[in-house]
Amino acid sequence: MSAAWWQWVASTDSLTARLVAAGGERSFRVRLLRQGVGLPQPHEAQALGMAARRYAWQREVALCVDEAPWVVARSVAPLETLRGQGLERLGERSLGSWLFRQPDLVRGPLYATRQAPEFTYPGDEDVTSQWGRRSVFQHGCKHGCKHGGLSLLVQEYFLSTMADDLALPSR
Ligand SMILES: C=C(O[C@@H]1C=C(C(=O)O)C=C[C@H]1O)C(=O)O
Repeated sequence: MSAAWWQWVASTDSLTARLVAAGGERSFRVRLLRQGVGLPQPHEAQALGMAARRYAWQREVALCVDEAPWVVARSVAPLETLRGQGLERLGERSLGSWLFRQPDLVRGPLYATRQAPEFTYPGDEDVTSQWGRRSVFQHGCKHGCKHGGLSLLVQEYFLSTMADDLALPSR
């Protein structure tokens, strides 16, 4: 991975905040693509340590700068860890800005991938993913997570639009 991409892919603070900063004067917005309850992919259930065929809350968004998707993201959380968080009412507010306000937030290791997202997004015939990454966030784990606490798998894909607009190398 080039040093320029490493700055993005290996960052552990809020990606939303980084995109807002990188966009400068340009407008930033979260575009909600899909949100609801369903069965996670097997690799997602495994990353979350969920039993097979348990339902999860799923959310797919495009993080847009001047309306162009720069990053697309899919987040998955086991339904039983969501109680009372109100995440389903986030709408087009960034999940990241909520998440990084949680005082006891723990972020698991980041895994990078060259695989493309498995979900559709606006412009996906022309716009490709340069790098993807995933990590699991946890919060509210005061008792070693035995008594609930949120687990959230966040998968983010950095698109060629972002590479073009920021003059980043292809990989
Ligand atoms: C995890 C973050 O939140 C971002 C916002 C998301 C959303 O609103 O659904 C999803 C993934 C992230 O790209 C972040 O800002 O780092």
